Amino acid sequence: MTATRGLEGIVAAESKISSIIDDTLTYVGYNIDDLADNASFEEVIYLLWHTRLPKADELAELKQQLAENAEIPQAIIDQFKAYPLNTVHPMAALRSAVSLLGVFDDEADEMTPEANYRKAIRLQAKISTIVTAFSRIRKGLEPVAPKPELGYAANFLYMLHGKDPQPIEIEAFNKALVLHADHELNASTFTARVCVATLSDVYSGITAAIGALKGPLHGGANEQVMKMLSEVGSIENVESYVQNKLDNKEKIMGFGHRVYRKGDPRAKHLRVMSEKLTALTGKPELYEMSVKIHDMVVGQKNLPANVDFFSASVYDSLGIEHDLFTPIFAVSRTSGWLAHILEQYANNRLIRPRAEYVGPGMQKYVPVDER
Ligand SMILES: CC(=O)SCCNC(=O)CCNC(=O)[C@H](O)C(C)(C)COP(=O)(O)OP(=O)(O)OC[C@H]1O[C@@H](n2cnc3c(N)ncnc32)[C@H](O)[C@@H]1OP(=O)(O)O
Ligand SMILES: O=C([O-])CC(=O)C(=O)O
Repeated sequence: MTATRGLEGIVAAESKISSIIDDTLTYVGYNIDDLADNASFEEVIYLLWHTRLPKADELAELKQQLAENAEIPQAIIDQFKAYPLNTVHPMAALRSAVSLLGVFDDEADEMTPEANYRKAIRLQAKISTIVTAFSRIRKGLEPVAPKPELGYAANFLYMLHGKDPQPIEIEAFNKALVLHADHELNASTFTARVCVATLSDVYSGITAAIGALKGPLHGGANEQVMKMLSEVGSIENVESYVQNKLDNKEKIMGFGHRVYRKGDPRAKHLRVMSEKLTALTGKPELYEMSVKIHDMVVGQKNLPANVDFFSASVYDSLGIEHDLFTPIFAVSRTSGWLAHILEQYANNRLIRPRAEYVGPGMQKYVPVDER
């Protein structure tokens, strides 16, 4: 038995949800470029959960279900108020809140496909409210109730900022949600599938996935990209900052990918949005710095930008706090996690690989006072 480091190249599941072949990403056979330009996030949710696009009445029904289920238990709001709000990371708050949602769902352990689908709706509806409520509570503001007539992307921005978003903001945020929704067997999705393959419940699966997404090698990279842009500060500093990191063999966040080699097809959409939004908000330098960093990393390391790189300046331009970037990734990826969880339940087998043992050979137990 020989271990494959990081399970690279190991095919660990069959899936009908998304595929990455030759650097092309598709959701159920639809090219991500097509979906990014045309689809609403709600259509993508339906696509991932049903493996087909919804008809108009099905889409209307899903939107209504999401709107009707957006409210969160008061206990979560009370918990947030009791947290050490100056120090707690919103991903930790989100992880705990999703776990708590399970405590308050009397169907949590009901394992029929119908009950699991109802939980998927509830989770997708509530996760947006959780993230926005947390952001407001830590600023000493009351959470804003969602407006049922707004779509998912618009509602998120409305609940976050307490005012109606502009059409360009809705377009950018919807695109970001579409682009982040699913990505085959990435670390957090694999985590969710491993968890529920024990026949544990949906809330446990999503809580586990949030924990995996939080790390800076995965979803946490988008916040780190913004930290880097803030540290760089101006276009003049890019060269020395990046060169220093490259010379010291430090990783540049937002670059590289386990699966893509030539490039991440989602990055170009975020790059276009970043250019548009930074110009509109009067911060074009943020985009220009990003491009300069990009050109240096590609030029010297031949490492293309991943989805996290240009999303940072997009979210910053939407007035979003930097530590909410990864929770927003989770809001979108919840749709993919849920699709994979439902797919796992539908054809389940326990996921249990082996380890190559590299420790000492057989040893004889020695009583503690003789060691
Ligand atoms: C949504 C997502 O999760 S997308 C990924 C988000 N994560 C990041 O942006 C963090 C930065 N990137 C990385 O750490 C990596 O590229 C990962 C984690 C995404 C992929 O990791 P792996 O496939 O395991 O590649 P690994 O880390 O082994 O890197 C291979 C080589 O490229 C280098 N490399 C990879 N990414 C980077 C980077 N961002 N900056 C500098 N060098 C890098 C490594 O140092 C390594 O070099 P070496 O062979 O000389 O030691
Ligand atoms: O697929 C991966 O390894 C990382 C990921 O989630 C993504 O790129 O969206």
